[in-house]
Amino acid sequence: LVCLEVNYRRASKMGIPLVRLPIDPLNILFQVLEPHIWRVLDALPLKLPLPTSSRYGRRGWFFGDKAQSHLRYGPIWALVTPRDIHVQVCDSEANHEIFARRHDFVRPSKMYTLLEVYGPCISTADSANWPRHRKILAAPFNESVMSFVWTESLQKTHQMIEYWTTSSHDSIPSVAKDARSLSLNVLAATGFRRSLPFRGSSVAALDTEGGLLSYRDALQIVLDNAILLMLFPYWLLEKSWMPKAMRRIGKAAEDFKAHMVRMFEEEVTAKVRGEKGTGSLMTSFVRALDVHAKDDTTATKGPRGLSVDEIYGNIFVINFAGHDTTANTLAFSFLLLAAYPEVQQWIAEEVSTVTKDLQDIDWAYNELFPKLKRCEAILLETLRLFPPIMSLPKWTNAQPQELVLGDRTIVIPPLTGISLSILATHTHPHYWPDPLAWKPSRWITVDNTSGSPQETLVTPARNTFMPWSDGPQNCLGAKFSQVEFVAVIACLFRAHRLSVQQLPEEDAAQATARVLRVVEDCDAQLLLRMKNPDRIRLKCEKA
Ligand code: HEM
Repeated sequence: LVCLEVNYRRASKMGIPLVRLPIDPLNILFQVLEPHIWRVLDALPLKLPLPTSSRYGRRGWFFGDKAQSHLRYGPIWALVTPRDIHVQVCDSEANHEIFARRHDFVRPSKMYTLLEVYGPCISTADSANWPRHRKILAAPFNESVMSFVWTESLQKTHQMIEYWTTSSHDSIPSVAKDARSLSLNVLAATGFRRSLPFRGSSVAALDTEGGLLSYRDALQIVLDNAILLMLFPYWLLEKSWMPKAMRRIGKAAEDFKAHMVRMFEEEVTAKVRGEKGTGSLMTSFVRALDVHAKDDTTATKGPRGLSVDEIYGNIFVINFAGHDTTANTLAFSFLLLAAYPEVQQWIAEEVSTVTKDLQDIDWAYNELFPKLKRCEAILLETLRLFPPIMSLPKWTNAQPQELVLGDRTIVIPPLTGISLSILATHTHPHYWPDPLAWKPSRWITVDNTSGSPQETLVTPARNTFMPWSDGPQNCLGAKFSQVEFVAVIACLFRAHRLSVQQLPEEDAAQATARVLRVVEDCDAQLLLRMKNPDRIRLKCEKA
């Protein structure tokens, strides 16, 4: 209580609305217990008279709250806990300032140390080292890789449709798992330059290669158990006294490392022989290793390039950052589209006009991707309401920082948490009319001046839409996810439609309402996700 009051006094100097919370959301013990505490409290027949501020003690409170707290307290307010002050900001211009001043509002890289499963990486690099990682990681995300992502996504969607329409089930067992499988296939093929056929969620078998799990299966198990692997080193999980399930995860993590080592050695050999290499992420990272090896680390400039451990660390983090973000967005979109068949028809019209009679294997990335605007609108509208990262944490540096909000200048104390409220900004009625409705058409404007109507994508006002973050530390994979998503949606709705399998007792309207309830029932385990997507069974049929 003393700490809480000390922080409250410190926070009062900002002159913004403050809310006391007796436990800090970053308290590790509370993070473990919190879901159980709420489960018990919510199950009580009599509701305890908890203060309204208790809602901020629920993990992922941002989702239920949307812009409500900012509508109540204004564009800036703060949660004060015994440990810290967490300032919440929802204002387009202030958002822009925070993104742009990365040395004043610092990404809390220490909070991400757990991501170092295989070595240091871009997300855990401090301010001085981050530009070095960023420069090297950005290089392979070029147009030639995007073209590969496009082709791979089309191919895998084709195979997924085949699985959905020909398997023995009368409906798709798990759209969410299939979206994960598809996204993992595209990532693994891009990272490893080895394409494996799509495997649906009902197939349990794993592929092996020379005694190791395949790259794809090892990666799948590693990502499915990422939190466990962040808490315990994988060599420990492999010990003979560990339960079998743990040893399986430990082995997958070890096999994934073995694949990375093999890829690395192949690339080094290719380089020594003067060959081109596979063109995978590893090819450009091995070039960076060369710079690192030649580097004189005693020079005042500090290290350049990437060390071997940093290469492994970054390969893991790219897969981690790129997998569930895209997969969850696909899963939300599949269910929403099934609930709104008229939007499926709207996409199909565009796909038919843009691709004419070409078969999807002949779809050229650079020609078609920029024209599929309605398909991209589905992605943007889904990310507006369901951004995988709902609030972006930053921290002020050791100096007090001024932040202008309208006609006021707020001075944020040193070493204070400051969160960019992404979802609140996306759902604030000041920036978005009818903010809670999922309406992809809001992203399209039609220009009729040239005779034939030309559709263009709306560019929202600066920093009112930022699911991929913004500024110098924005998402490296934004274009990757856009290309993959548009390819999947265009390929799927060219000739097929998704519908909801109704329960015996319900009509179409009730089935739609059930889908929307499932879509709105989310939690945040690192990222926003639906709690029970498999409660909805979809059918995929030819249009
Ligand atoms: C819908 C899909 C995606 C969303 C919404 C998304 C969102 C984000 C956000 C909000 C950040 C900033 C995190 C922070 O500052 O703490 C970020 C960073 C990052 N993302 Fe994504 N992401 C997506 C897909 C991808 C994909 C497909 C990849 C890679 C294949 C990727 C790789 C990265 C990397 C490497 C960073 C760190 C960038 C840096 O620190 O400079 N992301 N992403």
